Amino acid sequence: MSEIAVETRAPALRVSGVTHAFGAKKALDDVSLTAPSGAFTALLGLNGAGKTTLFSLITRLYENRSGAISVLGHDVRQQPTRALSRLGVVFQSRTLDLELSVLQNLLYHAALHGIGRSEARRRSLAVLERVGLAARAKEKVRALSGGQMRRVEIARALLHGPGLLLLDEPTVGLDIGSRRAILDEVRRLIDDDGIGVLWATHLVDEIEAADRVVVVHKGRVLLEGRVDDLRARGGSEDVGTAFMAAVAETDRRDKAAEHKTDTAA
Ligand SMILES: Nc1ncnc2c1ncn2[C@@H]1O[C@H](COP(=O)(O)OP(=O)(O)OP(=O)(O)O)[C@@H](O)[C@H]1O
Repeated sequence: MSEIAVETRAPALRVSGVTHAFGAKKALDDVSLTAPSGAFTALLGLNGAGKTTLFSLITRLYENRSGAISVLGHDVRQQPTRALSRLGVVFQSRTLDLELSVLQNLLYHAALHGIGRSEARRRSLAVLERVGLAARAKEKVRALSGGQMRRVEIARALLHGPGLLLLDEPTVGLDIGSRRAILDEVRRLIDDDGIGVLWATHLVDEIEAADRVVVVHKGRVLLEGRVDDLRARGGSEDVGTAFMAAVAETDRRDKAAEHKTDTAA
């Protein structure tokens, strides 16, 4: 099958049966999920649910030893270069060089992707235009607000034209106006370019009715589907109620199972 046919048929991200442990602690337990192209998929989980661990496996910071992960149909273990070339990432912690200008940060990143100097400049200005920061290109990153820095990181993640964008709790520490601006920006990218987005968060108010949501808790996927379908299925008025009900039910079952083991011992 041709490269284009593979990419058109496959979802932006497919994770199948992935388990990952740190010593005896299972951070992910048989996780399967998809993030389709042209859609906003929220990876919703409390602190410690396993969101960052999953991102570390998708980006190959850790190698997945069980199951499979593919980006636009390219398996990250078997075709790492191809898979990673289709992936853009915004990490939870800030990764810009504060002493370089906005443009220099982007040019540096483009060079790492093997993009030539003049093409890198053209692309950098184009992505900055998209996130509304072209006028700030020559300023030091240090002079920007937290929200603007995040938008530069999104611009940087778009430089090589990815088909999947991963964002790990990108609005942490931002005020409500900046949060809204970043969400609008990312949703526009989905509408304009048809990219797939996986947005890790614990904030239910970042999720809209037409979005897809994957609820993770204690390393397990509890719910997956369109927000309005999940609400209808669970009889909940909002995604937050459905989320907390699923979490409470899992904790109750785990406690009951622990109790059974203790009394049997
Ligand atoms: N390097 C590590 N060594 C040991 N345990 C780890 C490591 N990284 C994560 N964990 C554990 O794995 C589990 C999942 O953590 P992870 O950071 O993936 O969750 P998260 O959903 O991203 O949480 P947060 O919202 O707090 O970032 C937690 O119990 C955490 O303590």
